[in-house]
Amino acid sequence: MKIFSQQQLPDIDAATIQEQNIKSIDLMERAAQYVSLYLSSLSYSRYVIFAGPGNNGGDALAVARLLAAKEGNNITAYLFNIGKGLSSNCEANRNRLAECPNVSFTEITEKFEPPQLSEDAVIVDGLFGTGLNKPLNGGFGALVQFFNASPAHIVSIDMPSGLMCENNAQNVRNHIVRANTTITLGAPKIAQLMADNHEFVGKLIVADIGLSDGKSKGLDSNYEFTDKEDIKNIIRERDSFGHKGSFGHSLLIASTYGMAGAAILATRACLRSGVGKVTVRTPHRNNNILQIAIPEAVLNLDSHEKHFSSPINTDDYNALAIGPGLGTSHDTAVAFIEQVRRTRIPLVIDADGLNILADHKGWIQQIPSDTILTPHFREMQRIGSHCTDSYSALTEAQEMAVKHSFFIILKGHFTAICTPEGKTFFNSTGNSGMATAGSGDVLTGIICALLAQKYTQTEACRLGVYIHGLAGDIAANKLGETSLIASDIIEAIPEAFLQLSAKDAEKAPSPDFLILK
Ligand SMILES: NC(=O)C1=CN([C@@H]2O[C@H](COP(=O)(O)OP(=O)(O)OC[C@H]3O[C@@H](n4cnc5c(N)ncnc54)[C@H](OP(=O)(O)O)[C@@H]3O)[C@@H](O)[C@H]2O)[C@@H](O)CC1
Ligand SMILES: Nc1ncnc2c1ncn2[C@@H]1O[C@H](COP(=O)(O)OP(=O)(O)O)[C@@H](O)[C@H]1O
Ligand SMILES: [K+]
Repeated sequence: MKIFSQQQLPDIDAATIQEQNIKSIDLMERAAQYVSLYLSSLSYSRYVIFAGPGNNGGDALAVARLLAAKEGNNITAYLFNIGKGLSSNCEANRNRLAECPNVSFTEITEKFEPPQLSEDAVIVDGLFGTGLNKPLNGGFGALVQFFNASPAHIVSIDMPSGLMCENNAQNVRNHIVRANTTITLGAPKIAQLMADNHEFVGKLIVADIGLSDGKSKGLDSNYEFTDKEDIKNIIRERDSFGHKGSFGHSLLIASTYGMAGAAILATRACLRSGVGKVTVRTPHRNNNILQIAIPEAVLNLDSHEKHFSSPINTDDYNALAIGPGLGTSHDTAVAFIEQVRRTRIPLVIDADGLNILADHKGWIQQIPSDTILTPHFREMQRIGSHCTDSYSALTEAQEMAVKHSFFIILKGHFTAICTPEGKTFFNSTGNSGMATAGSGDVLTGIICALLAQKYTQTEACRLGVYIHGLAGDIAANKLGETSLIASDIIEAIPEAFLQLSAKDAEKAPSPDFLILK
């Protein structure tokens, strides 16, 4: 699913209207139908609707009318018409609502007497949506504070009012609605996917209101939201005549002595992700624990007892992942950069590999192009130079990916994959149970396995991140998020692959045919 920028949204609106030969108010009605359907499914009967002067307000007034048509609903609606007037569709919906007998409707042109809001009410926030052009202040700022202080349940239409679609660094956080749920229209907006806006967005629901994909107007976007269909198009069937050589050989360089778990988790995840063979280079003293823990892995022991100290030739391997539990000692850092500099196979750098780069920022120039880096927010702050919030971390990751030709996987709730071409793919799977030690090592192992099977970097990142999150979701469904540990994600990888590659078994057309296998 493509995600369009704030500037592009009116064009998508226009394309939809043209392609489907409808009026813009019909599209508004469609949006309102989805929102009212959702609201009716909640166990509340009192709805207090707040409409602004633009089309977000128009949506809200249409929602008020649709809710009022259902028996037993107690509807109060306020329209704030205190500035330069209403948008034409907002005005049309005001007129339609004014004819509705069972709604208590007030148009505010000057003074507003706030109603009593108790916890049995739903505030429907239709003040501002994607047309917000500066932070809220004055009366609207105060109104938002009134919402946020009330015990009522808040549902925002399209955007929590006050939140800008993309960059909120200069916003006034006290003047942004803190919704319990946001029903966004068509596709998510970038700001809704940023961790530090979760407190405003609440639960995010996307209503598919049948918007155009922009093709007819030649509109393209650098942002995409990866869903199951995209992944099904990436995932390949296994060659039934394949042998372990044809499924690739992954090399993992991981773990100091005392951090063997990182290597174990990454290796197990790698083995569960379809690769033919995995070799782990690790310090001598990790020998016994790794041999016992993962009999399927081949070990390549570093001569140093306790840490990675010397690089190896990678000619016999198809992909390398380096960094989990690696340590950052001087000796290891020197071996790391030598290893990375001489590597010509697809490469993933994670965890302490990123910390080494943070300690030696000049080395970033020496990383081969097409390398995959997997920082979480803090690691991005360390390897970057100016990120202070989620959005600036995203833009810095995007700039770095383009400048150095890297693939940067910025990990989080909606993990973002930034490519050298300037594209960003947001992931749609995963849960907070995955915020547990070792979960990142699992992701690294999965991606290394996919690269060794000759998935391109873009495919390996998208598929790997999706499978990792899906495995986390499957594990959380069985065990709950609270108790989830990284090993549970690995246990669920097979089920994740099964769900994605499940094809209808081919049926013989008649008993005269025998399908061998
Ligand atoms: N995309 C779609 O497909 C569909 C979109 N739809 C809906 O349309 C919504 C977008 O509508 P929109 O463009 O009319 O903008 P909206 O958010 O109502 O605000 C504009 C008004 O706010 C004002 N204003 C702005 N900032 C302000 C501030 N800081 N403080 C005070 N005022 C401020 C601004 O005034 P101005 O600054 O321009 O004078 C103008 O009056 C979208 O979110 C969705 O709900 C659906 O109906 C159908 C499908
Ligand atoms: N709240 C969350 N929702 C979805 N995914 C999450 C959440 N928290 C963490 N994850 C995922 O779990 C992984 C954690 O990786 P990382 O922070 O590197 O862990 P570690 O260093 O402990 O191995 C990332 O892939 C991240 O996207
Ligand atoms: K809103």
